Amino acid sequence: MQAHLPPVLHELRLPLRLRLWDGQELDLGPNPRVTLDVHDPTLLTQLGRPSLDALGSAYVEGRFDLQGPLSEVIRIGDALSRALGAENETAPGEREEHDKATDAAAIAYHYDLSNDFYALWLDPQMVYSCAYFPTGTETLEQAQLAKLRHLCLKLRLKPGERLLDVGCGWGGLARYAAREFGVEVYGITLSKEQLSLARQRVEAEGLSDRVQLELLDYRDLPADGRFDKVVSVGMFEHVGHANLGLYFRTLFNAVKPGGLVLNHGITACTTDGRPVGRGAGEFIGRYVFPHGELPHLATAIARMSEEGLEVVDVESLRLHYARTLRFWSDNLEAHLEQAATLVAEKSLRIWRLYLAGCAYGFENNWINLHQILAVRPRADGSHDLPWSRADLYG
Ligand SMILES: C[S@@+](CC[C@H](N)C(=O)[O-])C[C@H]1O[C@@H](n2cnc3c(N)ncnc32)[C@H](O)[C@@H]1O
Repeated sequence: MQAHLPPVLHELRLPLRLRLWDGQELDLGPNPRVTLDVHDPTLLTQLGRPSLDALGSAYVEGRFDLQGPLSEVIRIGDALSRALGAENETAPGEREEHDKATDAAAIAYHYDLSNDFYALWLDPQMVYSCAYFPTGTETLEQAQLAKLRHLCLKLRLKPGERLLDVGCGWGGLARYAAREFGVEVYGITLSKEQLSLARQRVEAEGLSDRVQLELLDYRDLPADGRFDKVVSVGMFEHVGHANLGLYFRTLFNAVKPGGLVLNHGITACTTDGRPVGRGAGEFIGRYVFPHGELPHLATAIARMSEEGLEVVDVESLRLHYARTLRFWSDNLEAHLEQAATLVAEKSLRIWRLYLAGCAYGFENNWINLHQILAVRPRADGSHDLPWSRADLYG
């Protein structure tokens, strides 16, 4: 059987064992930590030139099974694809048209999967975005609460203000801001499952008079400047390059003159949209976030500025997202049996790879996460931000 394996595989000395369909075992290096149970003989040839997309797809389609720590699996997969010539493409990635129907279907595919499944591995508030670790020692739950507080402080929320939360998920931020900062929140999502659970939680916490959540596309938001503050967390990844101007114009039109807009989202590390991660991005687009697109920070800031938003503060939280994803991935790995009762086997395979793979991607600087704070200046150029950031850390 060794004859079928590309010889270079042995030179890499990877801690990987292949267990073949006929029971043979083949170690590619000393002390294997990961075993691939290979069901499909053609996989061996494919291992000779593996992109992370091809390897991930083969796993999702059940051509092999995995045993071993998933972080190690991803590291070995990357080492294989790096050594065996799966190059990052140099051409800019495909830019897509985004219409409401396509986006609604893409959102339903990901977020309507199963509330119980997400609850297995997210924090108790079910915040589905990068957490904030002020000292690096926090638990996931503490770090998500710290993130919610960080956002509210950056928005300088005051009791009685009206906050728009674009892409509110399961309502964690909306409930926190209403409870802890006394604001009125209007949140929108495109996911029916999220909305249903988010509304139940608002009701259960007695916040129905201050938190209103709706199923609404951001393109249908009112443009009358009725909100004091606008926040969007982990949502603009779904907007697409073609609609970034429209998106930021919508946020500009929703906030009152002098008001603040805070956009928290994943950003690309290349300015020209070139794929990174030797196929990892293609895998994410195919199985995890169809029609997702990541703009570079410079692109996001350019589009915001063109739409009249003045960028006043930017913070990178790349390693915070790596840590968040490690928590999510470890949580899911610790609950695999239960997860298998909640979602189809194929979905479980996808989400396992996605969480562990994205943790690796953030750690390795393939992607970043930025909080971008902007103001809609009044006609005379003024706004109400304090003179320094001292209030954030007091
Ligand atoms: C990654 S989740 C983040 C949820 C929440 N902000 C959080 O931090 O937990 C992305 C959210 O954006 C919403 N979303 C995506 N596209 C949208 C659109 N076109 N209009 C409104 N909401 C959208 C999804 O429904 C989902 O609630």
